[in-house]
Amino acid sequence: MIFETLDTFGHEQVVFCHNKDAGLKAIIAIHNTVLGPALGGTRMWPYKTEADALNDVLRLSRGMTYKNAVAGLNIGGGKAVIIGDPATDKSEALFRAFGQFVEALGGRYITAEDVGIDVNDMEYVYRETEYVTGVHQVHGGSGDPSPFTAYGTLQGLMATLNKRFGDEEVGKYSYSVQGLGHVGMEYVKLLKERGAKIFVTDINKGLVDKAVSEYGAEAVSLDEIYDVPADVYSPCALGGTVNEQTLPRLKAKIICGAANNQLANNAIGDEVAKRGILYAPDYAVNAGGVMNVALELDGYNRERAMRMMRTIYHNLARIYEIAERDAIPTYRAADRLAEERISAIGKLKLPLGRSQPRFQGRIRGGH
Ligand SMILES: NC(=O)C1=CN([C@@H]2O[C@H](COP(=O)(O)OP(=O)(O)OC[C@H]3O[C@@H](n4cnc5c(N)ncnc54)[C@H](O)[C@@H]3O)[C@@H](O)[C@H]2O)C=CC1
Ligand SMILES: O=C(O)CCC(=O)C(=O)O
Repeated sequence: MIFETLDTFGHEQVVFCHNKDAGLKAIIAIHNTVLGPALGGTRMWPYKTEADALNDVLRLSRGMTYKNAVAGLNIGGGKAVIIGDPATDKSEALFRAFGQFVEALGGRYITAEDVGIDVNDMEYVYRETEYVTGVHQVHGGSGDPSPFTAYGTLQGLMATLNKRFGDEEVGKYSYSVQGLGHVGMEYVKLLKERGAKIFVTDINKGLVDKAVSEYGAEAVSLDEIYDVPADVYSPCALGGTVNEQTLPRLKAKIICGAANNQLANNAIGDEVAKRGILYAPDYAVNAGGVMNVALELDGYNRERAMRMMRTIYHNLARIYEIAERDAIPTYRAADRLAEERISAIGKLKLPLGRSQPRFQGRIRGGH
């Protein structure tokens, strides 16, 4: 049954990690390493079932392969999930035990932050393995990738506004932002700086209050976010929120946000296109974070990171061109772009070492 699923998704390797004393139950999924070592963040979430955790890590890691390919990076796709509640279950032992499993993979998988994880957690992982990015600046790392993800999302948004409305004046339009975590709050800030009208929601009331008081956003309930009269729906929480129930309620002309796996399934992606809603493929839009952490492999440089963020605009424009040229929904166009690159580069004999992580500029032993 599991191998059948791996066959469908196309994974190379899935590792179940367990340490009773540390309370660790984690799954690392390496989807594809044709372009280079698999890079993708670790999510900590209180999954209801182990099957939910497995399904999430398989979908997320596959998404990383496509994200990294479209982003033009020399890296493959992977992801990890830790089963647990980030509010109550974190400990040094948990993250160090996890770090030991990452280390055991010898660089085939390189981790970073995702939902529920912050740069302090990565500090513990870094004590056990070199194969972690998004580590603190004091170690020569790039720190929290989220502000870069938010800035990259803004670049993707501008390309999408241009395609749909013929201009990219962010402040002219209204937005419904779902999720005000590390990325969502920063994205709201960027929208506000450009004068936009913003509706927000989050399960964490403190974050909603902050968005209202600091950025003048209008708070709506968790369910109302699908009904508000916003031009752009921006999912910045968990995946699957564009589905059969929510799509008929959306008034937006654009879906563009930072969340991974926004479409519940491909059929929904087809339906989005039929309704004339322009979907900005999630993994093309939210690549800012991985671009930023990937630079740690060669030696982190902020200027270079900011230049890379701006390529997201052009990646989106290219995807819209392919969608129009081939008369396909945008999510399929993005997949096509990724698959063509993986296939073309996979046929080259890359000199060994080009795609190997070198972690230049990082400082060990300074814990
Ligand atoms: N952090 C990063 O650099 C990147 C994040 N992403 C994706 O962006 C999304 C957000 O990531 P982060 O901000 O890092 O996570 P986070 O954990 O900091 O924030 C997620 C927020 O969503 C809220 N939330 C959860 N379920 C919700 C619901 N049903 N309705 C409203 N709010 C809800 C949570 O309360 C939390 O405030 C995730 O899908 C993540 O995979 C993608 C690329 C990079
Ligand atoms: O931005 C990160 O934390 C690393 C990449 C990643 O996990 C993602 O893009 O979802």
